[in-house]
Amino acid sequence: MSFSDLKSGRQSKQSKSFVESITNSDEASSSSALVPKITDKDAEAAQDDSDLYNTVPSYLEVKSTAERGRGVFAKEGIKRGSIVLALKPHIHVLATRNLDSFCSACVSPAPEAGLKRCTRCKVVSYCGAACQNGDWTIHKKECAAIQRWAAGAPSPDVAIPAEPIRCLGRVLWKRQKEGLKSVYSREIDALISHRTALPESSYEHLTHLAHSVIRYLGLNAPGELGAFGMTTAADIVDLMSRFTTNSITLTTPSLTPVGVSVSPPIALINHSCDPNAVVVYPRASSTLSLEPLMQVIAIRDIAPGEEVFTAYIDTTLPRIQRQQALEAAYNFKCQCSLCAGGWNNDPREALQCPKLCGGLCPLPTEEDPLTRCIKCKAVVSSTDSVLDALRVGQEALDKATALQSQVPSYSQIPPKPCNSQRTSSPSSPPANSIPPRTLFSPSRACTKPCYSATLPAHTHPKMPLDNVIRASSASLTGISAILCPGHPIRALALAELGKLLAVDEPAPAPPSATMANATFPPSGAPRLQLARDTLVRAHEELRIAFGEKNEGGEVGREVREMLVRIENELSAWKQGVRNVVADTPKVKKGAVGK
Ligand SMILES: C[S@@+](CC[C@H](N)C(=O)[O-])C[C@H]1O[C@@H](n2cnc3c(N)ncnc32)[C@H](O)[C@@H]1O
Repeated sequence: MSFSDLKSGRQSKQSKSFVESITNSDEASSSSALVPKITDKDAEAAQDDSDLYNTVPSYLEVKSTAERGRGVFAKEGIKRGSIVLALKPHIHVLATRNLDSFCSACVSPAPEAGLKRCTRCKVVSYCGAACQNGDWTIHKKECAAIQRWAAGAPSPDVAIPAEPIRCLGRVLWKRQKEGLKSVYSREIDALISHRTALPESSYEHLTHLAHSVIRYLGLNAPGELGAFGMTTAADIVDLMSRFTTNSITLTTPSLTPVGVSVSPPIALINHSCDPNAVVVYPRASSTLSLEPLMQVIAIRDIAPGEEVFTAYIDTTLPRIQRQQALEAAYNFKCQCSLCAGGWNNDPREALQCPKLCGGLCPLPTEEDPLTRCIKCKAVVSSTDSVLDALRVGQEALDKATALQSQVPSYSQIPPKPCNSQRTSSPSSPPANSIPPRTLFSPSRACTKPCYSATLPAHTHPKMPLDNVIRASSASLTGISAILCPGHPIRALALAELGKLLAVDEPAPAPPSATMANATFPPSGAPRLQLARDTLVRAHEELRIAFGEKNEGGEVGREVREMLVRIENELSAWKQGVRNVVADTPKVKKGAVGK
C-alpha cells in the first residue's frame, strides 16, 4: 500500500489489533487520541517561524487566504515555461516495486551494468558509489531497520516495509539528526494536518500503521518516541496526516510515478483544477548532480500578485469526480474557475455535435439520457452506445488505476505489537500506506498502450502500428481539448505520437483497407514529415512543460535528438528525389508518337 491509498481511503479495511492495544494503553482511550492538542512545543514553534521557507525565492511570497489557508503568490510576473521553484525534496522514497529499478538516492533508472545493491539490507540500490556514500548518513539507520524488519517478518514476501513506513522512518531519523528545533524539523511540523477531519473508519488503520512505524524504528513502546520529538502513537498519526495532505508523487521525467516526495515549501502551493503551474522532475543535464530535483514550472503566464496553483488530482476527470477526490483526500470543496458554476461547456463532460456544427452536447446520464447540441440543437440519437462507452471507459480506467497503484502482497504485513502482551489479529489490514498526489490517470490509461507500441510494429504482440498511431492520435485530440498547450501530459502525448509516426513503417496496407485507414496515418515521406511536424510541436510544448531552462528536460532532449535524425532522413530523401528527377531523360517536344 502507498500514500495514495491513504489519500483515496483504500486503507479503511477492518482491523482490531491496534485499536484494542491502544485502548488498553494509557495513551489513548478513544478516537479523541487523534485530536491534536496544542502543546507548549507547538505554541513555541508557532511564535517563531520567520526563518522558515527561506528557500522560496524573493519573487514569490507566502500569504494566507481565508478560503485556502497559506498559499504561494507571484510578486513579479512569471513567463510560462519558467521555473517557479526548484528544490530538493525534504524526503523522497521509492515505492517498493521500484527499489530494484531506480537508484534510491538520485532516482536515475538502473544503468546497463545494473544498480549496486546495499550488501547489508539487500533492499536499497544505488547507481554508484557517490549516491551510496551520500545516502549513508540516513541509510545506516534505515539499513538496520530494514534488516530488523525482515528478521521479524513471518515470510519472505512480507520482508520489505512499504513506502509510507520507509518514508516516515527517514523523516524521523533526519529530524533526529537535524535537531527538533531545526528549520528542517519545523518546516515538517508546519505542514497542514487534517487529522481532526479524518473519517473514523480510518483511525484503526492509521493507528495500526503508526505502530508499524514504531516497530520499524526499533522502539518497544510509543513512550520511546521522545527522541523524535513525539510522545504518542497519535503524534505519528498526525505526521501521517501531514504527509497524506502534503506529499507529492515522485515521477520519472516522463511522468511515470515511482515513489513519493515531500517538500514543505512546494506543499504550500494550493490547488486549482485549471492550474497555472505543474510539479515535475525534468532531469535537465545541468541538474543531474542535484537529482531528484522537484521543479514547479509555470505552464501559463503568471501575473504579479497572482496565486500560483498546481493540480493535486487528475484534472481530466469530470467535475463531480474531481470534487469527490479533493474532498476525500484534501478535505476541501474546490471553488476554482472550472468547479464553480455548472457545466460551463466543459469538454470533459460533453460530446461533439452529431452534425459537427462545432457545438457541444452535455454528456447523457442514465437518469437523463436525452441530450442535444447547445448550438444547433441537434439531438444525439445514440445515447445508449454513449452510455455503454462511458461504462466501458470507466471500467478500463479503474483497472488501469488499480494496476498502477498495485502493490504486491508484501504490504500485507501483520502488525506486531510494541508491547509483547498485545496480540495481532490475523485479519489485520495492510500495515503500510501514504498517497502522493497523482496527476494523470485517465490520460495515462489512454497513452499507456502507445508506450509499448514504440517498439517496431512487427514486435508488438497485439496491435498493428497504424492502429496504435490512430489510438494515440485520438487520445491526443481528447487531451488537447482539455489541457492547455504546454501541459506536461499534452506535451508527452504529442511526443509519443511523433515517436510512433517515426517508427519504421510496416508493409504497406493491403488494398482492402478502409478509406479511414488509408488516409491516416499517411505513408512514406508524408508520414515522416508528419512525424517531424508533430515532434516540433511536442518539443515546443515540452520546453514549456518541463522548463525552457531545462530544454524541456530529459524528454525534450530526446525529442530534439530524434528531430535531428528525422531532418537528416528527410533531406536525404528530398535529395534522392532531386537526383531521380535530374537523371530522368527529358522527352523532346513533339517526339511523342514518332
Ligand atoms: C498541500 S496543502 C496547501 C497549503 C495549505 N493551504 C497550507 O496552509 O499549508 C493542501 C491543503 O490546502 C488547502 N487547499 C489547497 N487548495 C485549496 C483550494 N483550492 N481551496 C480550498 N482549500 C485548499 C486544503 O486544506 C488542502 O488540504
